[in-house]
Amino acid sequence: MSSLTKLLQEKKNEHSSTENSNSSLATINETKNAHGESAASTDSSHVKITRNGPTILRTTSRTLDLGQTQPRRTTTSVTTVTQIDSEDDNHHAHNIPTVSSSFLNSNFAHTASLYTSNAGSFIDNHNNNSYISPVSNSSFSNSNNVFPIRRDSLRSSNSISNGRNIPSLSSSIPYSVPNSNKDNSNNNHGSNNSHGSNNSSLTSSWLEVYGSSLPKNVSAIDSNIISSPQVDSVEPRFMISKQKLQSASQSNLQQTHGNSVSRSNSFSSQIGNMFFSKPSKDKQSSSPHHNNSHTNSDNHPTSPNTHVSHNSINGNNSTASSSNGTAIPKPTRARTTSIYSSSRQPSSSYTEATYGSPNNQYDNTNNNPPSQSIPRSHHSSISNLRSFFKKSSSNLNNSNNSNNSNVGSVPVPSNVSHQSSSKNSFTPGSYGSMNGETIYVASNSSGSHSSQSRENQLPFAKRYTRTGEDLGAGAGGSVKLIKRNSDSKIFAVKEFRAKFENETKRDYVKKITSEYCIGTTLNHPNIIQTIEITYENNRILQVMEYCEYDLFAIVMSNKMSYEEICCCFKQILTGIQYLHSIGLAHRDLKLDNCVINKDGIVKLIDFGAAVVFSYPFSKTLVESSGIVGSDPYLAPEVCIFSKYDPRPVDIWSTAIIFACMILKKFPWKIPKLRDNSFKLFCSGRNCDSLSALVTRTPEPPSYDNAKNADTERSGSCSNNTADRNNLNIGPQRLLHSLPEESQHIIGKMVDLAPACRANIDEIMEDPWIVSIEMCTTVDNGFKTGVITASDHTHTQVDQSEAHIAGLEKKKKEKNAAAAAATSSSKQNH
Ligand SMILES: Nc1ncnc2c1ncn2[C@@H]1O[C@H](COP(=O)(O)OP(=O)(O)OP(=O)(O)O)[C@@H](O)[C@H]1O
Repeated sequence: MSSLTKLLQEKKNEHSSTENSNSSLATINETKNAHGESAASTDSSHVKITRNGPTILRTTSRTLDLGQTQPRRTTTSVTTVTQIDSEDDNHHAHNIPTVSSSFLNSNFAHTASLYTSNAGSFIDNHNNNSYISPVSNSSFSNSNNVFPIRRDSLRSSNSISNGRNIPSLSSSIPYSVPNSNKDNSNNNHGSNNSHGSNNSSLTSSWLEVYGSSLPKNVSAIDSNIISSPQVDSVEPRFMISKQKLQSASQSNLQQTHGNSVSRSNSFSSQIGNMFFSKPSKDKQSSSPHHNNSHTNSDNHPTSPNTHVSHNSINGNNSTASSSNGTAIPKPTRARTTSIYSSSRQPSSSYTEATYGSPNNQYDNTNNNPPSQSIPRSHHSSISNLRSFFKKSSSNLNNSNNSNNSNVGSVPVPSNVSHQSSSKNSFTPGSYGSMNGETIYVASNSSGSHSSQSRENQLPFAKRYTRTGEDLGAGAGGSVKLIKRNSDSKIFAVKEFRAKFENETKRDYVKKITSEYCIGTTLNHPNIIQTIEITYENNRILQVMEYCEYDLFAIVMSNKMSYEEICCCFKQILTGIQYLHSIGLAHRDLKLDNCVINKDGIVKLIDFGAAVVFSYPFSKTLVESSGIVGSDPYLAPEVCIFSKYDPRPVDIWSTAIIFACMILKKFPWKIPKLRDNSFKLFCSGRNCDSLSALVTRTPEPPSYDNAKNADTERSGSCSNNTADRNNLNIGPQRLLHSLPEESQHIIGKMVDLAPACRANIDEIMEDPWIVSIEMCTTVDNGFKTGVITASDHTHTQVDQSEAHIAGLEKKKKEKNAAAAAATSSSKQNH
């Protein structure tokens, strides 16, 4: 054994001794024959694909019965795993109501059911001892009960909720994750920086409840954590001094003629401005400089309302136009308005900023150089954003190359404007330089540059016409179709929901800003392109490129060929590869959040839950917090740990998307042991604790042990050691119903342990993934065209059923017709 292997082995032994002790402490639930049979017999008798609407802490499902699975019987002795649930979960489980799915559906306005579900079965972790509680005619979750939102948790620091301090995943397993693109968490098991560090964080209340039965590195599942990522302290390197930031801005501004620098400034400030108005103070301190800081002119595209023109698919040049709509209310401060900074707010570093009057703020005629839009604070959101953009820029080329897209395209946020002006050498259709990188300035399809800028000065309502068609709605708002008057091009516009009464402005702005920031930063064929954002009549409107179909609707049509499914899957992976390469994780990947255009190009939408997990030049993983996402797609660690690496979470969700596309059903409704399907999936792995399974680390490579090497080759990870012949328990339970060639990598994507889960680069190198023919776009710098795969065409469904809203409307009509028929038959009687 080499010394390295020895070291790793020692580390592993050290860890496994911890695990063993944990296991002995954990509640063990061995379910033998009869019990296993019982469990299996109630399991998955209701296979449905559930459209989960809004994202954060929402469990209500839109239920779509697309398939049926026969109840399976487990005849062998199985070892099931136990999960220590939170009080709320237990409470919920004890009180599982026999609710009809219509009840569930009606409990969430934006998650209306498309099809009703039938029975469900539940595992109730009563006193941590699982038992089967079959509930007929009930759907799984009650949105009102399962994840009640605890506002107090929002304010709790470091995810201390209900007196319990729930550790981060990385502190519970011996790995820390550097942020390099090539970093594979599988390789990080040797690093044990924080192993066991959480032990002391367990609060007495938790210990009182569970006493000595609590494993050292296992914490309660608290379904209610919805706090934004927060950290106790901010590392000094994240605090950028005002002077540094200022000089960096100025030098950037000199380089870029103001194209990029104030942008990061502007969107955090601008959106924050919408809400954090302090008129009197602002008026007092307004200055010409400040007044101009958000000047939206051709010369100084400093506001987020100025955008670069991008070539659209199929060679149609779409021009992202600049919009001023209505003047955004005067800014006061944009503190913590960005998700980029939500976890690292040095409170002392915030400098109260003031801006000019609303009248001047978006003065289109003012040509003062944007250098005067001096960052108004050394607020870390700005510095983080700046860092993020740098990283984005440096990675974009890579990403584009690897994805064979956007050749020569703009390595800057997608809608940063590079409009020609006396001070700006960029002209449409030409190459320029920005931050030392070559950029292509797309030509303007909507006419001459001056006519575009003239149009940009028009209010939103004059530039666009609503067609009235609803595309969908969710927790974040509703999405509608609009037509751009200048060229009759169709776009989707998301009207962000209004602030909830019990929501703080800060939280509200943070949510909106995150979506906008990310939307405007990303530039990839498999990511939706944000054209502009505007504020009009107290509404925030985000204009996006329009995609003709929801992937959900296409899957629902049941018409997809296998090759088409694989193509969509690979496109989603390609989008994720791009996101992860620039330090972003989506965190709410699901069928509903993939749209597809008529050319078969899949685009990820809805970045309301996205997070930054790494910053440039930092090897530190910024863990995410909270149960964010949609139940069936949630990775198990999200339900167990308060903090986790969001990348493996995306990977898990994508595997579930694939399974849904193939099976037309969810493998389980939630990755908790009270879901019998999930419980069986976790079972049979020589381990009786879900937390132990989730905190497993990869086996170190062993050159003396041929068996291990074989196992590795066959794709089995430490968590997948279940009896391969038993198709009812363990990973095989899911994998055996998937195409054989996909089983290896999907198995690695649904590894219960995030440390063992395949990362995106590994997935993209998988022979099966490599072999998939994928439709993609190619950009020659002037036009973007589509390269279609030869082995499939993409399903196109009737527009009335192409979007979630259409499906829901149809469902309602169907229900109404059924109700009318019932009432008329009653009358006849
Ligand atoms: N660019 C687009 N083109 C076509 N349809 C879209 C587009 N963007 C959104 N939609 C439709 O609108 C729906 C809602 O959009 P989105 O997911 O952004 O809203 P949300 O309120 O954030 O939803 P969620 O509840 O999932 O968080 C999508 O499921 C999709 O059907």
